[in-house]
Amino acid sequence: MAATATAGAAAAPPPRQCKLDPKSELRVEVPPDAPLRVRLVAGTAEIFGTELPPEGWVPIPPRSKIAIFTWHGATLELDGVTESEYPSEETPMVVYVNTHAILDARRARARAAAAQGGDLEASQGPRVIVVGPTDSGKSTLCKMLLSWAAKLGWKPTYVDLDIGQGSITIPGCISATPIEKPIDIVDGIPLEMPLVYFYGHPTPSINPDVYKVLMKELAKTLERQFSGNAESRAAGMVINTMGWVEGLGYELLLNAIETFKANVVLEKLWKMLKDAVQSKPNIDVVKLQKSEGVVLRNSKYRQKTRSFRIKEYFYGIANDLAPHSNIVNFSDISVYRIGGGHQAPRSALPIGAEPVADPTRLVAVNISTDMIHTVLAISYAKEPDEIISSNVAGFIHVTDVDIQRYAWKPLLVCGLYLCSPGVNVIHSRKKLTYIAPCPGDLPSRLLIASSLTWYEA
Ligand SMILES: Nc1ncnc2c1ncn2[C@@H]1O[C@H](COP(=O)(O)OP(=O)(O)OP(=O)(O)O)[C@@H](O)[C@H]1O
Repeated sequence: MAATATAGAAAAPPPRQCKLDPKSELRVEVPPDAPLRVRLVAGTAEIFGTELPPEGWVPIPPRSKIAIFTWHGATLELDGVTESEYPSEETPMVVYVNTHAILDARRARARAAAAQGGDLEASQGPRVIVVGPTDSGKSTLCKMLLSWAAKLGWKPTYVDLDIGQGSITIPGCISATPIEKPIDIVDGIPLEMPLVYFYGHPTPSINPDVYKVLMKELAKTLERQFSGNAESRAAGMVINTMGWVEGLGYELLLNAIETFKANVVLEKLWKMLKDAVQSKPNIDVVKLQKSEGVVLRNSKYRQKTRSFRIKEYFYGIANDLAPHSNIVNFSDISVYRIGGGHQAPRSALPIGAEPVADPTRLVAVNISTDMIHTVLAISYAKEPDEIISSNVAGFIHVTDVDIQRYAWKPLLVCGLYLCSPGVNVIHSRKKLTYIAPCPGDLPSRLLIASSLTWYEA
C-alpha cells in the first residue's frame, strides 16, 4: 500500500486491504472524531505486543497512533478514516524481541532459584526501567515487553512513573498493576487491581520531594507484595518513566532506579545514565534504538490528552459509562493538599534554628469555588497524617461548590426599605457537587486536592 495521508478528509474512504511483508509494520494515526476498525484477513499481526484476533473487526480508539506489525507477513483490512497510514520495513522490533527473550530467561532463572529455596536476590526477576526523552517510545516499549511476557504466562508488574500522561489511570499519579494477559488493544491496561498514589500535578517540578516520597511508598508496597508472592517476584517489573531527562528530571530518574532497585536500564536514544549507573554492581544498561514510527506530540496535544484521560476515567474509553452526580456537605469531607506548606517564621523558632520548609507537609484546604473543575483523590488513609503514605481509592471531579446563598430581607424603616447585612438572613449551604464513577457515598471523607483540571464540554 502506498503512503497516504487523509488528514482532514471528510468522507471515509472505502474499506481497503494492505499486504505487509514479514517484519514490517503499518503505521496508522486515527483522528479524534472518526472511527477506524481493522481486520486481519490473512497471516498474523500484533499491535504493540498484542496479537490481532484471527477473525472479526477490531475498533481502534480515536486519537490512537499505532503500528500493526507482522513477523511472518499479513494481509489487513482497514475500514474508516485515518490521518495517515503507511507501511514501513524499518523497525527495531527484532532488537526489542531479543531484549524480551533475555528478560524471559532471567525470569525463568529467578523462578528456578525460588523453587530451590534461593535467597531473595536470586529469586528476583528483572526490574526493567525504560528511560529516555519525551516521544522516544518508552510507553510503547513497556507495553510490548509486558504483553510478550504475559503471553508466556508471566504476570509482570507494570509501574508507571510518568505523571504527565498516565497510562494506568489519570495523569498526576504514580501507579502499578500486575499485567496478567496481553494488554487489550481497545481497553488498554487492565484496571482491576491498580495501586495508585496521588501526586496531583502533571509535572514533578512542582514538588519533587513529594514525588520521591510517593515513589518510595509505592516501592515499599510492591516490595511487601513480592516478598509474599514468588511468581510476581520472578516476573519482575517493567517501569515507565517520564521524558524529562535533564537537571532535576535526571536526578529523579536516578532516584527511581535506586528506589525500585532496577537492575536493567533500557535507554531510548540516550546514554547519559550509562556512565552514572554502570559502575554500580548488578545493573545492566542496554541502549535501544528508537522506532522511526514514534509520533511527536507537542505540549498542546499533551494537555489535550491529559484532559481526555480524565474524561475517560469518568465516561469510559468509548464514552459508554455514565458517571454519578452527588452532593456532599463540607462538614462531611476534609480536603488536604500534600506539600506546599510554608516554612515557620524565624520568630517562632528557637534562637539559632533555621526555618525549614517541609515540602511534604499536609495542609488542610478550605473548600472554595476555586475547586470547581478540579479532580480530588479519595484517600484510603484512616487519619490525615497517613494520607501521604496511603494509596487512593479513586477520583471525583468537582462540578460545583455552593459556599453560601443570601436571602435578602429588606427592612421597612421610616418608610424606607433598607438592606443591611446585619439583619439579612444568610442561608448557608456549604455543599460540594461532584461526579464519581460509582453511585453512593464516598468510601472515605479524606480527600486530596490537585492542580488537575478538566472542563466538561
Ligand atoms: N512504530 C510506531 N508507529 C506508529 N506510532 C507509534 C509507534 N511507536 C510509538 N508510536 C506512538 O507514538 C506516540 C509516542 O510514543 P510513546 O508514548 O511510547 O512515547 P514516550 O517516550 O512514552 O512518550 P512520553 O515520555 O512523552 O510520554 C504514541 O502515541 C505511540 O502510540
